[in-house]
Amino acid sequence: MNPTESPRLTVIGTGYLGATHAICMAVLGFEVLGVDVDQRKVDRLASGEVPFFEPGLPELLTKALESGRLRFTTSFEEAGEFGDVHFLCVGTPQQPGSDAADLTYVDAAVRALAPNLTRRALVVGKSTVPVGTAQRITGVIHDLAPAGEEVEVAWNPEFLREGFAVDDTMRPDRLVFGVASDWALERLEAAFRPILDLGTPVVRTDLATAELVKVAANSFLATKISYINAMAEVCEAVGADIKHLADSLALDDRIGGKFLKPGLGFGGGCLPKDIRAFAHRAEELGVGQAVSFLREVDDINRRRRARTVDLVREMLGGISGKRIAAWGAAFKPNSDDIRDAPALDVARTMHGLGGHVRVFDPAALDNARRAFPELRYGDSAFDVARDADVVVLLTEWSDFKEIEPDALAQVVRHKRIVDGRHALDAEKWRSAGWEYRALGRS
Ligand SMILES: NC(=O)C1=CN([C@@H]2O[C@H](COP(=O)(O)OP(=O)(O)OC[C@H]3O[C@@H](n4cnc5c(N)ncnc54)[C@H](O)[C@@H]3O)[C@@H](O)[C@H]2O)C=CC1
Ligand SMILES: O=C(O)[C@H]1O[C@H](OP(=O)(O)OP(=O)(O)OC[C@H]2O[C@@H](n3ccc(=O)[nH]c3=O)[C@H](O)[C@@H]2O)[C@H](O)[C@@H](O)[C@@H]1O
Repeated sequence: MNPTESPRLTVIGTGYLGATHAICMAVLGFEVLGVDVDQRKVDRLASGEVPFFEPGLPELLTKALESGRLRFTTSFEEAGEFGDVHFLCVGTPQQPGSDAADLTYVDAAVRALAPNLTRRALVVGKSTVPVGTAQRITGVIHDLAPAGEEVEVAWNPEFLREGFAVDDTMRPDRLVFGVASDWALERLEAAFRPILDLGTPVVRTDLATAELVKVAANSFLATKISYINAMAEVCEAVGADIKHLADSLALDDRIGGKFLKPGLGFGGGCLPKDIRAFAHRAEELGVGQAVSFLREVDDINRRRRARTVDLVREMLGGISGKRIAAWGAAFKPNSDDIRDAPALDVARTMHGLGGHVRVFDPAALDNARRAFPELRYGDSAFDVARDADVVVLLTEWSDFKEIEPDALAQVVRHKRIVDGRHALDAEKWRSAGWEYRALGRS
């Protein structure tokens, strides 16, 4: 096949990243086969159901299935037969009891795919992995694939954000192509042609740099968040105002306001595990000191959760026996993802301290109920706030931000609110007679 011809794509692992990638690529005109070991997930996707909350994605799945260009399977034999370019999108979670990335799923996917690669093909890693993984799996593929060294490996790290996954996939800020040959670059360019045609900037680099770009980007974002939260700790000590401080920094173009929002800190399936895995990998490589600040970034972030519980305790004079409305469960708004969610961490700690905690989230309630059946849940923001001694905003959904203080005052026992995300207008709540508290604001 001519390397510039439009390739047939497989997407191995159809979770948040893989399902989004497969659906968007089919909408952009490619023939795509999604592959997963989870038969239930494959069946749901094939029947037109996106198994997670992502704005805009269900409509695109319908469109892609109707076009006939998107199918799903659990068969690696079919994947090897079908694909010219195979995208690896399986999970790389934190290993239990260690900071290292768990590469079990990457290795299993590679070992299942490779024996079915009987002709020239490109395997493209998109999962976030420790640097050196691409080189290692190249060796495994060359050993196991009938086509041997005709199969090449490339790395194309993914930067999409949950909640904006469609837009980030269709119109990314940049594409990073880690390749070992011109042929691999041409294949990748053919696989991203419609996105490249938008004028999207591309960085061509080697495999190791491409792997590193991803963890470097997430580390930078995490550092920015912990930086502003460290400033919040200092503000708390002197009665200064973190909101005014952050707004002032943001007005400097060199600093910028993005990822400078103080509050409860970062969570999710990526930033926390990625900075830990990066620190761990750097230590293995003998350059742990270079990124030892990431341990501090992690510690600052964890302290935010404890400090939020302290603020509720201070406000109520103790948590045991108090009725607490917890607004939010997802790790951020516009997502139903509860992986390492700061909101649920805080809710569970307050529950453990004897608080009568009731949780509501517009999208993540089912996931939260399944993961933490010991917590109590309600049907709406007002429902959980009924007779509450305090309302604690933990995830800044716009549904919560739009609530009027006077309306909420009708249902609570005491007009106290903790704004864990600096999402509310403090003046408005205070002038409506509420005791409003937020970390880093006097
Ligand atoms: N979720 C996100 O927003 C982003 C995730 N990433 C990275 O992408 C990777 C995937 O993350 P998510 O999609 O969030 O994970 P996920 O857990 O939602 O999805 C992983 C999928 O892989 C499947 N899988 C596991 N073993 C398999 C195998 N041997 N063969 C085929 N499929 C297999 C699972 O059944 C699951 O559907 C991770 O490395 C993550 O760090 C990167 C950028 C954005
Ligand atoms: O590797 C990944 O999976 C992805 O991780 C993050 O995306 P995501 O986890 O979807 O969410 P973000 O919008 O980055 O938010 C992460 C966390 O930081 C928190 N945050 C974000 C910004 C901010 O200013 N303050 C803050 O506390 C959010 O509440 C959330 O808990 C990155 O932004 C993506 O570029 C990357 O692809």
